[in-house]
Amino acid sequence: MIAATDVSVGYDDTLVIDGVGLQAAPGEVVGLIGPNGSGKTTFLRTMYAALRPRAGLVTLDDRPVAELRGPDLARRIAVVAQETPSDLPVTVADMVLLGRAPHRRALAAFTRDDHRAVASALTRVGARHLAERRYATLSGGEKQRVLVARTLAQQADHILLDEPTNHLDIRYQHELLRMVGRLGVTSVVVLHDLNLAVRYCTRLVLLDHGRVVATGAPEEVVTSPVLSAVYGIHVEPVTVDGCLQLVFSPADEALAETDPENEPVATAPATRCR
Ligand SMILES: Nc1ncnc2c1ncn2[C@@H]1O[C@H](COP(=O)(O)OP(=O)(O)OP(=O)(O)O)[C@@H](O)[C@H]1O
Repeated sequence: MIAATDVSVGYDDTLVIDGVGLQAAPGEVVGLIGPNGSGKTTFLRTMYAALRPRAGLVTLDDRPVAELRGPDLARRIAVVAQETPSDLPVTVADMVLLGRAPHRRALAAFTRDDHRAVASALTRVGARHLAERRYATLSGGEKQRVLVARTLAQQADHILLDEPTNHLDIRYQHELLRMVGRLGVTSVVVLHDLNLAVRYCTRLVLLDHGRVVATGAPEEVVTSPVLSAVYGIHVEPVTVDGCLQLVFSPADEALAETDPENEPVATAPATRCR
């Protein structure tokens, strides 16, 4: 279980996260959602001890994450961060092999088991055929799948993912989140796509301006009044084949108020909907 309690985080003299709490029980997939700049990445980075909170505490099975160092932390928490550019001349297989580092003794060579774990992880994300390619030459979506494979090879029991579906085509967006749910590990995942969040997360935490504005089961969080207030967009929840889906439509009045130059173009239809 990973838990954050009353966490506040800031940059310089600006507080960006203000008293936020989140708990992910074993096997849960908790979705962290919220508008641009609401603090999702900052909060996630604090959960894996990349940032130090100004107040509050993050614990892993009741032990402060700040006390865990290097391999000890990496054996417990794997991270898929937002894409960081890498021009290193490494192959995809080498990139995924890095995920095995916490499992090996200092200076020891990688074992056959390590290479098997790499092959298995690449297969699970549909990227086995890329193993010998140079990582730097992959497309954005291919890179994203490789970074997820590295996380799987790491075999940590907690996974924190920051917009992992970025760059992925629609099939892999669904496959990745379904896979995360089936891993049986404890996950916290930052998502912008609320339909994916509703479908694949067991619970959601909605941030706005660094504070939690709603938390609970997806259907309790993504209500029309809450999403209208936070995102300034109209939303209609519908049920399709037993799954909650959100249908969005722009709140034109809100746009006009905030951007007086946002006039509709007379010659082009603004929407294909009637
Ligand atoms: N290193 C930094 N130094 C100063 N301010 C920062 C830094 N990183 C983020 N911020 C600011 O903190 C706030 C929250 O940013 P953060 O990236 O956590 O939001 P987010 O919800 O993940 O946004 P997005 O959905 O756009 O990715 C923003 O106002 C951002 O400009």
